[in-house]
Amino acid sequence: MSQLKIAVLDMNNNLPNQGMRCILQIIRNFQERDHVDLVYDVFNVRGSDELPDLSYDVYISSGGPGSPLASDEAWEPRFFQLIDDLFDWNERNARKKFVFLICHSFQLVVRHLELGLLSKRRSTSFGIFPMHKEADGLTDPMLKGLPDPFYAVDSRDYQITKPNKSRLRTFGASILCREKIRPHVPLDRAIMAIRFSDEVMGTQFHPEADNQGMLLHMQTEERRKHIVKLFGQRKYDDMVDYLQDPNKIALTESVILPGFLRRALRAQKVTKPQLV
Ligand SMILES: NC(=O)CC[C@H](N)C(=O)O
Repeated sequence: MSQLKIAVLDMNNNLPNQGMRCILQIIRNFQERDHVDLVYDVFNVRGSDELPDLSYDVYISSGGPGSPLASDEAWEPRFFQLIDDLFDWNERNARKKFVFLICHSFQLVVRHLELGLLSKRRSTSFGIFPMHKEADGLTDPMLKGLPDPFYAVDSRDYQITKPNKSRLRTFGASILCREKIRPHVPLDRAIMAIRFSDEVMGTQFHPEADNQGMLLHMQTEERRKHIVKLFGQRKYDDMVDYLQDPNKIALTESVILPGFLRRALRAQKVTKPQLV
């Protein structure tokens, strides 16, 4: 079995974050626990205009701060070109490339492919929330092993709503889950995960988030005040409790990205070039 090559696209624009530590930890755990021969490289996409070429087997593109709306930054067309090239590669080659898009990256790609409406929310969403599976999400391998609803970390100012059904159909993409049902709020429920193809998927929430990082975040005065103001002290205390519950964030963290990496590895094994 040849080495599995993983590209990690850091979309944090040089700002401090928990996401990169979590993504790299999941990759290292996969390497150690599953005894996988792998290498990974990190690309500082927004901060240094670095992008990987097509020599990797797996691409994980992180979340990040700021606006995902169209910009004139140099990395942006290069990032979309890479995404187009990866889809194109998968159309034409037996050995597929696997792609996972997190939060900011997910928003960018949904905008690029015109699969839904990207807009700014009325207020920031930050906390641990239930994710409700759609029909396609009930059977999808990405969410297999998670209950309905399952819990995940959300941290964003933007959202994807109004799925473009005909584009989704043409593309062969499906919506896997949406944000919580709010019977008294007359707002669209945001799309929280999409399968773009057998190999390409993305989430609006943070599947990499771990209890440690989230606890650090939640305990900053600004975050605590934000959650208490929006949802009340009780909800804040519930969220802190979720961080000690193995069936909430820790479960999501242990199922989605590790499962994605395992499926990517399995696919490479099946299509490995035969030595004669
Ligand atoms: N955590 C993220 O990746 C956030 C994505 C985007 N910057 C937003 O605010 O919606």
